[in-house]
Amino acid sequence: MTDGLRVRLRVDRGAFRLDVDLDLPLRGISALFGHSGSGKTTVLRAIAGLERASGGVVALGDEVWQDDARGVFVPVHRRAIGYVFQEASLFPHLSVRANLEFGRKRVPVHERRFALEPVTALLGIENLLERRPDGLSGGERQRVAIARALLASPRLLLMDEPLAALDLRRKLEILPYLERMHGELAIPIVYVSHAPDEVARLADHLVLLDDGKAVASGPLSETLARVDLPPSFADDAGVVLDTILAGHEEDALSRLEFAGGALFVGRRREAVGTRLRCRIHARDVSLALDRPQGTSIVNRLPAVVTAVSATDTPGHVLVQLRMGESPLLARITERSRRELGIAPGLRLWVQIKGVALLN
Ligand SMILES: Nc1ncnc2c1ncn2[C@@H]1O[C@H](COP(=O)(O)OP(=O)(O)OP(=O)(O)O)[C@@H](O)[C@H]1O
Repeated sequence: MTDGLRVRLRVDRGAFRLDVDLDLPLRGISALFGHSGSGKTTVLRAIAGLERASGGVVALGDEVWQDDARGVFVPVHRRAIGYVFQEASLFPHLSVRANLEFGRKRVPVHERRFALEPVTALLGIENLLERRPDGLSGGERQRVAIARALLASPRLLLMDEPLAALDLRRKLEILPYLERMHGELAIPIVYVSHAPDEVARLADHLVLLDDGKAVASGPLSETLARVDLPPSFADDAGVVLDTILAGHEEDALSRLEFAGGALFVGRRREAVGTRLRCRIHARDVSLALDRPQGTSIVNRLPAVVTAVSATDTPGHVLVQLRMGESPLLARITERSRRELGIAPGLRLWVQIKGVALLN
């Protein structure tokens, strides 16, 4: 067995075949990312037991929900799962409080994992309890739906594009609550999305699905830094770095430290010590053999080349590097690669033109 969430599934729908074998961590958010029709929802539904895969295995640690070789299939209502869909499906005739109590009351008292007050505080819905769902905004409704799923005391939370039906403003409003859940709840979350920014911001573990196959599965930062992914994933290549806000400089810059160096960004409002996640696009990284002098680019760091691969764009290559323990990708021309003699093992300097803060 496994210490994680084991998901071995085969679904054959004629034109579409899903065949995945995943071992996901029991902590944090695992994102299933892929294009429309790649099979994300099918995986989620099979984990929940809503879809019957053949020869399947679904186990959360030592709790086995499906093992076809042993004739085990636990029905959906017996799996301790919370499911959040794109559209919140709340009971319109009940108040928010009654909607929340509905799921909670069905769980025996000794099996309840969360109490009403901390969950409503976590999702910022304390003031909505007496309201009816039809009077709420889309973002508020979705926060209530997440709270309701949590109050049913799941051991696993499945979220299928929970932000996809919201406009950008509502999305930005709800993301901090998802981040808080991630920080404060000891419950694994499998999160389906086809929005790269959402994944970069929230995920700890990333599964890339392509036409029913998992083409990559691993820690977010390592997986994004791979140079052997299908071209459709390499278009917008870039890495995510977890940093700590280490200080504010006199010239309106803030210093972010990460495992491998420090970066400077425009002054941040957060307190020193805050964790900030940032994304660095491969197209924003250039390479130099010597320490760059006479350049306006502030972020210059030493790095070592670990791999080079072709991209879908003729004349361009993707260079994988390491700055200390942290990975980085650079997209450069084949001509520059040749002129600079860039190959695995070469020590050089990177110049980072743009750092996008995700918080
Ligand atoms: N009930 C069904 N019967 C037959 N085919 C289905 C059924 N549900 C989904 N499919 C097909 O299975 C494939 C995978 O669908 P799935 O919904 O899992 O993809 P997805 O990655 O979640 O896509 P999206 O991002 O558009 O929701 C698609 O080709 C879809 O048309």
